[in-house]
Amino acid sequence: MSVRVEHLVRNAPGSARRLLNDVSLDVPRGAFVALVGPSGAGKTTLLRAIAGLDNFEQGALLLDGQPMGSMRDRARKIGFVFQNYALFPHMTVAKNIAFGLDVLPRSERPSRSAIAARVQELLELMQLPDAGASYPARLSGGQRQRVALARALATGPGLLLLDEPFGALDPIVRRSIRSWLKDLHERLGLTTILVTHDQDEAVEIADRIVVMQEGQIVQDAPPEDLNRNPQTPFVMEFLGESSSFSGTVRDGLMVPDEAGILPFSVPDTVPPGPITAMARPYEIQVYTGADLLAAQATVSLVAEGVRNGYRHYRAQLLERSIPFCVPDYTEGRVKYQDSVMLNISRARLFRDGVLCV
Ligand SMILES: Nc1ncnc2c1ncn2[C@@H]1O[C@H](COP(=O)(O)OP(=O)(O)OP(=O)(O)O)[C@@H](O)[C@H]1O
Repeated sequence: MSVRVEHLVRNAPGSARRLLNDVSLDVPRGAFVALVGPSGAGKTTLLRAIAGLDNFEQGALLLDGQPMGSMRDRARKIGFVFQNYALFPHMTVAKNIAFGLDVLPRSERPSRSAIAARVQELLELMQLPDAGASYPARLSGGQRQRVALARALATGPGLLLLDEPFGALDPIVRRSIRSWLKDLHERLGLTTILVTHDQDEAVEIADRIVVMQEGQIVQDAPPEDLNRNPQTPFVMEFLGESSSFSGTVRDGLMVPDEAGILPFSVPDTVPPGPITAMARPYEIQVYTGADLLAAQATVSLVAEGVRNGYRHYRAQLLERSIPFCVPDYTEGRVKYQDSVMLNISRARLFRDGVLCV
């Protein structure tokens, strides 16, 4: 099922405060989109609007090119899973999964044997083939979320809306459920929209990441584009640790304001003038060349240990410390010493808050 959101505006009930402010989003059939953004950005509000759970003041919402039908129609076509999705504790896993089918009007309800077969099919798909007779209390958190997913999929929806479904799970279970979900999405030909706070999860699982801030979409792009070309400093910061350096572009060089950082060349297309450069820790190195006699600042290094194959450090400048890292396999460690300079090997350049190259 495709989803098209056009200029959606939703105000907080009884007030003029905009929870969604002119949001447009196009999700083609079969896409896997992650909605990310800080707390309060409007992710859940957007997901609920797409599910038809809340009204909106302006704009349009089209599913498969059509305005939304009745609530009952939507309930069958859209599967929704929330964080800590409460399964019915007094019902077996099988009954929980069958719920959406059991409550259909008699004329639409499949036969008992067809429902049982569907439940078993979903249990197999969730890799829980023998869990049907168990009660939810007997399952682990990861298993419960898979049952919640099976319940959402029982009526064969074309659209799956997931609001932090793995938020409460431990990181190892979370990682394994992630690849399994991606596989499920592909096998069932679903269109999936996932709200997550976990940037790594979004990058790994989604083919598009939509970044929200204050009720608006600030960028909508494939993960690799987002990292390469974040449209604003906010997106750059939101996607991971970064440092920001103010300076001036002149004669094809970015000359940082701060002592202790080497000037670096910028593309010809960047006009001279004030600029902000942002770089990730792995894009910053220390420079200890012999020509450093002229170094205006001393930089002392504070090692921070190894994470994800990188050895992490902080370099102390005059007024702040800058995180940087080097691959753990590099020969020789960065030495603790004064009189080094920071070398920025790659940076995104922003002028007036917007990416300029
Ligand atoms: N029914 C409501 N009445 C008033 N304000 C609301 C209502 N629902 C949501 N809000 C406000 O709308 C804003 C967006 O909330 P929303 O839950 O969509 O954010 P979110 O991006 O999903 O955040 P989180 O990541 O914390 O879940 C918040 O400031 C929230 O307080």
